[in-house]
Amino acid sequence: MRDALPLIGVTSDRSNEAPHHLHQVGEKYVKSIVDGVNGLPVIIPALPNEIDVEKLLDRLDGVMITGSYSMLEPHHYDGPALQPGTLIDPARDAMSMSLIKGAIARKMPVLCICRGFQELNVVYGGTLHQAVHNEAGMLDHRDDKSLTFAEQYAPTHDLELTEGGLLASFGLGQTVQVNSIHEQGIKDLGQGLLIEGRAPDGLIEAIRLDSDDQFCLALQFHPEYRVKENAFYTAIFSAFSQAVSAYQTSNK
Ligand SMILES: N[C@@H](CCC(=O)NCCCC(=O)O)C(=O)O
Repeated sequence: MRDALPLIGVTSDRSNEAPHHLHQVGEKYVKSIVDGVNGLPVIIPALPNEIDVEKLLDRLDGVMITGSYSMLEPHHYDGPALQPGTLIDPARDAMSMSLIKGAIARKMPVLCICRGFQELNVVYGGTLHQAVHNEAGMLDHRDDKSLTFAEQYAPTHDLELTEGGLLASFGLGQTVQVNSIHEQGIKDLGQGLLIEGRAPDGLIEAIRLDSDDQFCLALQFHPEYRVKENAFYTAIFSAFSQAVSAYQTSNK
């Protein structure tokens, strides 16, 4: 049906609330699909061994790879062991990276946010700093848990956009302001990825796949937060929405 709303897969995390395992995603992600894409969000359980990703992608028009407080396991990028007790989510790791590979292979639009940004980089052979704030000359990009939710997700630092890039093409200036809720960050950029923006300390915070016919944009910050109240975030989701509509039309 050509006028059907697009179905957008949204990743979830597998958490242990003994004796249960829950598959959950933050409301702002699924709400941003409604508000920013005019689509229908479909929450994807982190069941990499049970779900046939290809059969799932056959039913979708786009994918959002969400953020999460858990850390990508370092064996995916030959990184050093994490601090004992660090929150990990192996099922989420496997599901996200499988979705990214599968979606890209069929040129399905992909929007990656925060942890999803880091996962995309690792899928393309990149590596991560595990604690950016411990690196010489780098800012502390973590959120201040003593602040309110709104304060934590308010814009906190500049993002210098790459001249001639997709984000710069939105016409909102060469420098915009974004929020920051992350401990890890890109160390080495993956192959075939282009830099779309950097934080004031030079940390890469926006990337996209170097392709003329594949929308794959990844952001270390959180444009899904109150997407309609921030012109830059709105423009990001509008670009995603346009790509999803084009994909939906060409695949029906
Ligand atoms: N755990 C990684 C990724 C950070 C991240 O995704 N933060 C957002 C968590 C809460 C939310 O979904 O808004 C890191 O710390 O770098």
